[in-house]
Amino acid sequence: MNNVGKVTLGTPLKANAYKVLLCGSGELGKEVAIELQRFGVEVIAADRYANAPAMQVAHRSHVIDMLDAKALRNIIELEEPDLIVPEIEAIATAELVKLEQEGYRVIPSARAVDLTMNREGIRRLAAEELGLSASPYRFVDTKELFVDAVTTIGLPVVVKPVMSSSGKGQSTVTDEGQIDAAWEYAQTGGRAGKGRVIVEGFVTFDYEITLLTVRHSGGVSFCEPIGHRQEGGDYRESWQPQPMSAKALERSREVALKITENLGGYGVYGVELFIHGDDVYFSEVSPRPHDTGLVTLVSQDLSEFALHARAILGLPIPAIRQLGPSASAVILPEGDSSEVAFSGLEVALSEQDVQLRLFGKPELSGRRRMGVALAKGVTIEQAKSKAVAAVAAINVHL
Ligand SMILES: Nc1ncnc2c1ncn2[C@@H]1O[C@H](COP(=O)(O)OP(=O)(O)OP(=O)(O)O)[C@@H](O)[C@H]1O
Ligand SMILES: NCC(=O)N[C@@H]1O[C@H](COP(=O)([O-])[O-])[C@@H](O)[C@H]1O
Ligand SMILES: [Mg+2]
Repeated sequence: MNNVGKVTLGTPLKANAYKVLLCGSGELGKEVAIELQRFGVEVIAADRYANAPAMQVAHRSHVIDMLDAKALRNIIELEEPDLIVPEIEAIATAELVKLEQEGYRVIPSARAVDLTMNREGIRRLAAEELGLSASPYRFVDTKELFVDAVTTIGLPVVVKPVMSSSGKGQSTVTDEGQIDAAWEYAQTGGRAGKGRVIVEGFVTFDYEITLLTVRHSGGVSFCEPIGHRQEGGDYRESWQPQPMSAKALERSREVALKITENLGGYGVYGVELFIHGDDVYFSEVSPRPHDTGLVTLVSQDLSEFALHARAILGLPIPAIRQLGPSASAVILPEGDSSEVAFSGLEVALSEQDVQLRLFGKPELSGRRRMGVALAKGVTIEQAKSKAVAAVAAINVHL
């Protein structure tokens, strides 16, 4: 046996198991769980509902209200994981800060999770402390202050609950008639109920990117930029590599380095940036794999999920190989069902270099991302049309 490395992984379900607790068990956590399983890590999945995607591949799971600090602490003290890996914003992050002080390891760090899970923490850090360019913004708690903020910033504005993701509770106000509805939606559509709202000035951009930035034991690595198209604050298609000017790419990497260096720890960060000419505007950052990064399941030798697993375990990442023009397109049905079924898969998969992921979410209520199509092509455009065509070929039965 050689003693060169510091990382030792035991056998799952044995006393020496290396245990990871996922806080949040959606589609992104499912892929992280699979990558951890490949290293023989014991995976415990937690979320607000039973049979969440990552629970279906984990060794065991817990259904808890992750915003309930006591419930969160209970399962952490019960499981005593080597690593706590947040997967969604809506977690009692202040409790994670305490748990870290008591000796638990939070990925990438409790401070990073606490700051990013709430738009206020990360926006103030990025714009006020680090001086990164971003849209003008205001945080408000009452309808009166909200109307005042919209007037001060000036239309159009983007309105979002401070704790939300995938566009939940988000709307763009282009004329005064939409102000009331935007407030109402922000109060009811977020992941943590009523409360504080951010009003952002609308940034005009040529395109937007996610710059996956990996902090690992050997330093910092960047993935090729991922371009994406959003509708209602939720991503519809993403692709890699997004063509960029050398200057815009260099500036994007500078911004990503600055913000992730401040947040620290090991793991994948998804740095969201708006690009206008050679100018780069910071939007937000996820301290974990990003939904638009689902494309890396086909576009890289090590997907963002494999990179996250390696990084958090303290394993090396000597290179990340980009495999050529690739794209993803989401399967985003709307309706109500607790027994969703999918057909048309033969047609979707009859095209070469197309893959599918169906997440296995147990319920559909409203609009929900249930799967994703992935494709490679000769060009980005071709990859995108193949992914979009695959989604179009799928029938969702409610
Ligand atoms: N100030 C802005 N100006 C222009 N477009 C914006 C602005 N804020 C958000 N958007 C658009 O809405 C999208 C979603 O916004 P944002 O990333 O803040 O929401 P989110 O709910 O955190 O989404 P996710 O969790 O999926 O990243 C952005 O990717 C962008 O397309
Ligand atoms: N943009 C953030 C994002 O994509 N998060 C992913 O969506 C899941 C929640 O999905 P749900 O709302 O369908 O339960 C989260 O658990 C995570 O995997
Ligand atoms: Mg975003």
